[in-house]
Amino acid sequence: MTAEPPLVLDIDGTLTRPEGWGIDPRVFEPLYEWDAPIVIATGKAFPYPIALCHFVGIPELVVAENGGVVYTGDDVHFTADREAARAVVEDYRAAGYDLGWGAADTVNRWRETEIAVSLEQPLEPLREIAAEHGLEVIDTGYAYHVKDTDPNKGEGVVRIADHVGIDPADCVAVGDSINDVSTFETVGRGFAVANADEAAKAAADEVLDDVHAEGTLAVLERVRGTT
Ligand SMILES: O=C(O)COP(=O)(O)O
Ligand SMILES: [Mg+2]
Repeated sequence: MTAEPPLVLDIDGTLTRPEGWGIDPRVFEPLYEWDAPIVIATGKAFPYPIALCHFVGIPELVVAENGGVVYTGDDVHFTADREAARAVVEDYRAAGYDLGWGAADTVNRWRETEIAVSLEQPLEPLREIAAEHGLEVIDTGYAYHVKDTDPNKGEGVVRIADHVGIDPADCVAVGDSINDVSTFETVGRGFAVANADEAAKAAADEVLDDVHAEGTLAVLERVRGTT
């Protein structure tokens, strides 16, 4: 019997420093020592959460690209098709816009099922073009994501939970944005950090007083040893 509940953690806005970017180094030790599975569920491309698990020193259990890529520790599942997102990029570029990440575009370089656009780029034409291709655009506060409407983080969490033998109802999640709503609807207890957007706050069981990783650290303190 574990003394700690499994965790589902978002990255940007949730494990970040109070300034809003960069992983807060204070999360490394408690995550390394956590004695239950930790799922990193993010909108970022697959290599980012894998690298985070690798450098923290925890097993790789990952939902990436807002649910488009799911890694159970044994198998990688792709639950969305990138072709429509690619077509949106082509049309957006043809209309004179840019994704906004520069030529090397390390934000999308390893992305396999969706596309992320910088918040500095115009949203309305992006939404219109996405809709023409049957896709949606979500704003995480860190990027606009052009994605299939079907996959989401919550479904990815269920797939991983099945595989590793945990019950999503036993999981504690922390998140900050609209892409965490499906996670909150899936797990037993969902916490929104104080910097969370309205959608995340409304879907969470509780809104924390602290921002970013300080909120997450407060949750870890609180739920440690409670299972
Ligand atoms: O990729 C983003 O825009 C946000 O990433 P997150 O889901 O880890 O917060
Ligand atoms: Mg986030």
